[in-house]
Amino acid sequence: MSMISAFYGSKSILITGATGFLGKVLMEKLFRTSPDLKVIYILVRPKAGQTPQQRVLQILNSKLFEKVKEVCPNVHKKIRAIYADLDQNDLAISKEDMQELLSYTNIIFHCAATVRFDDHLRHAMQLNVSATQQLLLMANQMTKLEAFVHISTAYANCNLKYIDEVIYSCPVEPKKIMDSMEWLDDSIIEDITPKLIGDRPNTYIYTKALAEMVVQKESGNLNMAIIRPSIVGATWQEPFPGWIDNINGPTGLIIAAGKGFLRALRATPMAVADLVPVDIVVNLTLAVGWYTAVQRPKSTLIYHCTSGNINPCNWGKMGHKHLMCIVPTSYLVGVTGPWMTKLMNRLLRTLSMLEYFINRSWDWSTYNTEMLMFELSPEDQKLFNFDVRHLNWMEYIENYVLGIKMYLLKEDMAKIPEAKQHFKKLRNIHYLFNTALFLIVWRLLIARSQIARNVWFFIVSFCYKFLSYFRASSTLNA
Ligand SMILES: CCCCCCCCCCCCCCCC(=O)SCCNC(=O)CCNC(=O)[C@H](O)C(C)(C)COP(=O)(O)OP(=O)(O)OC[C@H]1O[C@@H](n2cnc3c(N)ncnc32)[C@H](O)[C@@H]1OP(=O)(O)O
Ligand SMILES: NC(=O)C1=CN([C@@H]2O[C@H](COP(=O)(O)OP(=O)(O)OC[C@H]3O[C@@H](n4cnc5c(N)ncnc54)[C@H](OP(=O)(O)O)[C@@H]3O)[C@@H](O)[C@H]2O)C=CC1
Repeated sequence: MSMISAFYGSKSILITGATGFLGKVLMEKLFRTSPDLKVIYILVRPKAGQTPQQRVLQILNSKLFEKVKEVCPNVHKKIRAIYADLDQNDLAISKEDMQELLSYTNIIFHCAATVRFDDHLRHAMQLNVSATQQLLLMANQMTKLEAFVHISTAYANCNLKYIDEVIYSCPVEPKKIMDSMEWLDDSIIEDITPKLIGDRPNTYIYTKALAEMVVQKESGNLNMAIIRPSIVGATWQEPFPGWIDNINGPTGLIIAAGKGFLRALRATPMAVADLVPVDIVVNLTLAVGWYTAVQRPKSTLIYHCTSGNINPCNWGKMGHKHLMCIVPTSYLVGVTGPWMTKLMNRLLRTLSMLEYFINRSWDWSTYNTEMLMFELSPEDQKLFNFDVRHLNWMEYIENYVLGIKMYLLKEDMAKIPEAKQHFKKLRNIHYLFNTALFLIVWRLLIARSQIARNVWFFIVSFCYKFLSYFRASSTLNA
């Protein structure tokens, strides 16, 4: 019997961000491997006209949960959607719900966050820092709490080249910034944001780093752990390969490349594309929850969930898989036209936000993650596999792209040959356009410059000589 499955089998678990990409896969795996668990409390806000309960039903009716329904037919009775809004100071949880959470929660997985790179600092502070603080406050009052797992990001300290599994501090204390958010108005906050975030690239990364400081300061006697994933991608294996349902990270660009809107991208081809499949992140998260509760390490352990140092893939390889050109210096979007200007402007804006991450490489230590792997029984090493050494990138990316088509774009897979044909057509138009452009420029140059004319005659006579030599030697051989 798996020790990890048995451990969660009797627990009441609280998940924030359960309606998000990572949260859904986490819930799915928990139910599939520990169908006997008591309850999963999820903090949900109403969205797009749906109540929290309706949102849960929609998630349970999705393809992702098909296997769960087989092993845990009463899954809908085991999810308790609790109305909450992490944008509110008290998280807007009712008194009764709060009482229930404080009395019964055994494990917390805190996944909720704003992952927008350009969020206003006030909002990013509220969601990523203040809500984390509030949750820690709640956790400190929970009588049955065994472990609190906080999801951070491997890029929280991307201002450093080598990143260890420790908490680094930011120059200004999170409390001071939280206090100042209460009285500064939006425009002043905007003015001081670049100074505050310093050498971190955006408010998301900055506030995730501050959240770690809050965890360090306010975790009290809790059994606490932090997980830092790099760029989280589609599932590798579980519950099936290629599952993805949002356009964050590389996914949006893969779509843009696949649809032919994006032909080239300014990236460092050899820079490491530090992707980790979401099922790997989830397996590590569950293993960490178990280890933290059972072994109770003396201090907060940080676990890097990265791939670059173990099984690296680079942006050049990824771009090649998408028939896209990763160029070090030019920044070119191939198919243009006035009717596409708006779309292109948005794409360029997105690219400018992601550029920072595709032109650099980082070195993350993974001592704690490796230590944990050895602590697992052979059965758990298989069932909760977070070893990326055996991941075949080309196969993974192929499934990722197919997954985008199937689960995100909901396209008809029977139309793949047609789509390939369309892609080929766009590529040919692109080549034709470039050739025509080259010929026009060249023609203009020849007309105006003696040097260009000399180069042209040299090339033509060289080609002629080469052809004559080739013809003569093939006649002799015959
Ligand atoms: C081919 C191989 C090479 C790939 C090479 C990729 C490198 C990829 C490195 C990632 C590195 C992460 C490293 C930190 C990893 C974490 O720790 S966290 C998770 C990552 N978080 C994210 O990825 C969030 C990034 N996204 C954002 O911050 C915002 O969407 C943006 C980029 C600032 C755009 O904001 P906005 O202009 O207000 O636009 P928004 O309303 O969000 O969307 C507008 C349009 O842009 C599109 N869009 C939004 N995001 C994207 C996107 N990522 N891509 C494309 N289109 C997008 C939407 O589809 C939308 O279209 P419509 O719905 O209007 O048709
Ligand atoms: N995706 C990635 O590449 C990486 C992600 N991470 C971290 O992993 C965690 C999960 O990310 P991911 O799943 O990708 O993100 P998503 O954007 O998919 O999910 C975010 C979750 O947070 C919830 N949330 C946001 N605002 C509120 C609010 N005001 N009240 C209640 N809930 C709210 C969302 O709920 P709702 O559905 O209502 O919007 C959603 O469930 C985050 O902490 C992120 O920093 C770390 C590294 C990489």
